[in-house]
Amino acid sequence: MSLLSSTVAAIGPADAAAAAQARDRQARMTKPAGSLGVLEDLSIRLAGLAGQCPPPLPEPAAVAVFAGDHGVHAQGVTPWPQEVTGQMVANFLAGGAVVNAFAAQVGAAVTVVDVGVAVAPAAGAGLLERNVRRGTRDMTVEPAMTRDEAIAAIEVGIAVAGELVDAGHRALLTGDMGIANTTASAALVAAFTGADAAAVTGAGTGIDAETLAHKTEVVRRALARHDLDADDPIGVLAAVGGLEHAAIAGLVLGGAARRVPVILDGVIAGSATLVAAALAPDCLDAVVAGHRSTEPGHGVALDHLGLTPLVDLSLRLGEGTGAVLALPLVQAGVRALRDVATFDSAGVTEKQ
Ligand SMILES: Cc1cc2ncn([C@H]3O[C@H](COP(=O)(O)O)[C@@H](O)[C@H]3O)c2cc1C
Ligand SMILES: O=C(O)c1cccnc1
Repeated sequence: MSLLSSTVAAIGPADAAAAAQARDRQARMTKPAGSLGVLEDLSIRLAGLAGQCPPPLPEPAAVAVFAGDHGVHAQGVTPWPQEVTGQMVANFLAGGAVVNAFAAQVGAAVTVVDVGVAVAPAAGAGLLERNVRRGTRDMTVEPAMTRDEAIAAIEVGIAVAGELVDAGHRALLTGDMGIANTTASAALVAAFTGADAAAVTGAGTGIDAETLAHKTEVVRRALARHDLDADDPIGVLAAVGGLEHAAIAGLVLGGAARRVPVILDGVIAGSATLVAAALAPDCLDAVVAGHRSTEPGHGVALDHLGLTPLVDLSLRLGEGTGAVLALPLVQAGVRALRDVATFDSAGVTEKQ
C-alpha cells in the first residue's frame, strides 16, 4: 500500500467517549458553564482526537514551512520575482523571517522543507531537501503537476508529519513560502467550493486594482482550462495546485493519522486542507484554524470546511505566522481542561 493510502486508511473518527468526558468536565470546572467560549469547544475536540481526557498538552510544537514555486508566475500575478522563494528559504534557515521571530516567541521549532523550489536553495543547516520538481508548470497552459508528482508531494508532507511526531512534537503548524501561491490557492478554493474566481482571488502580497483584475482573469482561465472534478481531489490538486499545497495537505493527513493537532495558517493552508478533507473527511477532527487572513478565498475555504479561525489580525503573510500566533490559545484551552479544579474538588458552591 502507498504511504498516502495507508495514511488515509489510518484516519478514524474522533473518540466520542473522550469528547463526552471533556464536555462533562468543562461543565464541572470552577467557572460558569460556557464561559471559555471557543476554547471549551476546542478542548473537547482535542480530547476526542487524542481519545483521552484531558488530551496531552499540544507541545512541543513545530511549524513546517513548505517552499515551492509556481509556473503561473509567468502570467504576471505578483510583483515579486520568483527567486524570492529560494532567498526566503535561506532567510528561514538563518532565523531572519517573521515566522522565526514569532516561533521564538511561543517556543515552536521551525522546519524548512524544499518540496518544489525552482532553483535549488543553498543547502543550509536544517533544510529538508525533498524537492519533487523545480516548480510547477503554468496551470493556464497545462496541468501544474502530474498526478504522480502531486501524490509524491503529499507524501513529503505525510513523511514530515511522521518525522516531527516521532521527534516528540505534539502540535504541527502549517507554513508556506512560494511566490504566486495565492493564485494557486484561489484556483483550488474555487474548484472545491464552486465559488466564482472574483470571490476567492485577493491581493496576495499586495497588488493594485488592475493587477488584481488580471489575476482574477488568470484564475478564471485556469479553471476553464481543466476539467475539474471536486470528487477527484488529486486531479484538482495536480491541475491547479502547488507542490507546497500538496505537502501541506499531507501534513494535515499525517497529523490526523497520528492523532496530533494540526494548526492551519492562512489561505495556502486553507486551500490545501480542502484537498485533505476531500481525501479523508475525518482528518478535520485534527484541524484547528489558527487565523483568518485577509485573502477572500481563505474565508470561503474555512466556511466550506466548517472551521472557525481563532484570531483575526488582518495578517496577509503566510510562512506559518498566523498558526504560530494561535498556538498559545490552543495550549491554553487544553491547559484549562487539564488543570482547572472542579466545584467539588475546590469546594466552590455551584449556582442555584
Ligand atoms: C519577502 C516575502 C516574504 C514572504 N513570506 C511569505 N510570503 C507570502 O507571499 C507569497 C504569496 O503571495 P503572492 O501570491 O502575491 O506572490 C508567498 O510566498 C507567501 O508565503 C512572502 C512574500 C514575500 C515577497
Ligand atoms: O493567507 C495567507 O497565508 C497569505 C496571504 C497573502 C500572501 N501570502 C500568504
